[in-house]
Amino acid sequence: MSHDSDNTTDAVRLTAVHKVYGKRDNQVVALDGVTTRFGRGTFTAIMGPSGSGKSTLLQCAAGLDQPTSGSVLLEDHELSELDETELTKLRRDRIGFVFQAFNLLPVLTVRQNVTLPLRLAGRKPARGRVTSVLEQVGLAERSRHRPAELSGGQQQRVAIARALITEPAVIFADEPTGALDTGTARGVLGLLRHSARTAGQTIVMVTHDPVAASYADRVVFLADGRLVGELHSPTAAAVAERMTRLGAFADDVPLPSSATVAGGRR
Ligand SMILES: Nc1ncnc2c1ncn2[C@@H]1O[C@H](COP(=O)(O)OP(=O)(O)OP(=O)(O)O)[C@@H](O)[C@H]1O
Repeated sequence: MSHDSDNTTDAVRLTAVHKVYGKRDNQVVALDGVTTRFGRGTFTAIMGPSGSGKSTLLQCAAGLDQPTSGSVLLEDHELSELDETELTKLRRDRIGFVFQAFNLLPVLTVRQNVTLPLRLAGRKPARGRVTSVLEQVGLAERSRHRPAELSGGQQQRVAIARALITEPAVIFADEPTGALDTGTARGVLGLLRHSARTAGQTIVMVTHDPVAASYADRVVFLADGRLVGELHSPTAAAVAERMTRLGAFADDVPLPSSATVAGGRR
């Protein structure tokens, strides 16, 4: 692995990323030239109206989907240059995922679900480490339970523990609190912020919720596949105001005139 000196503060860097879905007469431009970076140990929220390309951005940054053009650098690895085996290894070793659907295996206990990524990588889970991660997410008492015996918030915390166990450099989260009540959501967001602050992990989170976004160090706003602004040390009110201006919260607010309609749903 090469370490260019000017890359060392970036965990992920996207340059001119385009993503076009579909064929000729049925094309949807989901990402229209996105350039941004996610610094190591930072917590970034990605926001924008429905269909603006948030999930596509996350999928491309995480190497789960391939941009049509442009570059994604994850810890100095140019993702387009990796073959499927190398990409799988990078995702397994360096990336954690937290999605709204928790994707827990119902037949496994909490502890077994959490240690699964390690076992898939052929690594032996250190006993103390598993317990400490379960304690961190407040589920040490539930380690022998199965997912069906837990609440939605507890299941999401298992999914976060599973993402943390491999100590990934970057955690990508898509609406991680979408299914949770306010109090549980706060716990989950606090946990994500804590892992950025203390473990130096880089968190990139898609959300619709200005309060969730206010836990991040930075919010980047997308509209029609383009970055249209960002806020640092955001407050929920400032985020909500920006989202309203982007037309995300009201159908009668027009899109900014600079935004091109990328086609597809709206
Ligand atoms: N597999 C696909 N095939 C065709 N078009 C797609 C595909 N995935 C996404 N799109 C389109 O790309 C655009 C961006 O979608 P994306 O899911 O990234 O938006 P989003 O901002 O995450 O939306 P939401 O907030 O509604 O989840 C949309 O117009 C969507 O319809």
